[in-house]
Amino acid sequence: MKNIILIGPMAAGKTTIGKHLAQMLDRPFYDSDDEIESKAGINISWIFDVEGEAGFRLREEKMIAQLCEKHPIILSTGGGAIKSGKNRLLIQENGIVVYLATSVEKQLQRTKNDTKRPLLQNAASKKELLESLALERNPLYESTAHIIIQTDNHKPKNVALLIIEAIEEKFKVDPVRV
Ligand SMILES: Nc1ncnc2c1ncn2[C@@H]1O[C@H](COP(=O)(O)OP(=O)(O)O)[C@@H](O)[C@H]1O
Ligand SMILES: O=C(O)C1=C[C@@H](OP(=O)(O)O)[C@@H](O)[C@H](O)C1
Ligand SMILES: [Mg+2]
Repeated sequence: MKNIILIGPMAAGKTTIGKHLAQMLDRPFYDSDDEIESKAGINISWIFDVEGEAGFRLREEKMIAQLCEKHPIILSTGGGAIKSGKNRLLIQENGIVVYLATSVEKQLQRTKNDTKRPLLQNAASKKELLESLALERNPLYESTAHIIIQTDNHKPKNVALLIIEAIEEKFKVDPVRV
């Protein structure tokens, strides 16, 4: 059985929607950021502070490779996971990749009180940072994904249902069995 792997920018809802999806499909849920933190015993902000983004990306590559060995799971990745060509290939080979798309406006709303995303915390302008990440990364999300879901006008549970419907439609199979 195939994994379902969620990609997309910060605050697209990957972590939240992945949990709903796992519950609906009765599968184990993993979030690569949470797994990195529990394995390291330290949080992502600390990793960025001490090891820089490069150190975090190395840990992320290793964790995604480990998680891709598990089947069948729901895997939520971090927004920058698709920067790595190795990650892109691995997730495409090991699951149905779903891109949760959102707008910078929604990202700003949803991260207004956030303290856990170092890229945002360190930005002089959150809006400019998110816009430049979107320019750089949206083409990668698009080319990596098997399915793209626009999340902006839907509640998280509804997005999970849309994912199930899209899998049924595209693969002509019940997602419980896909
Ligand atoms: N479709 C949505 N509608 C409203 N709020 C959402 C939606 N998706 C996510 N959120 C909220 O946005 C915040 C970030 O969501 P999260 O799941 O952590 O995103 P990601 O893992 O993609 O960074 C959370 O507070 C979450 O409840
Ligand atoms: O976009 C990024 O580069 C990042 C996104 C975060 O995950 P979410 O997308 O779940 O916020 C987390 O992996 C880290 O802060 C870096
Ligand atoms: Mg997340």
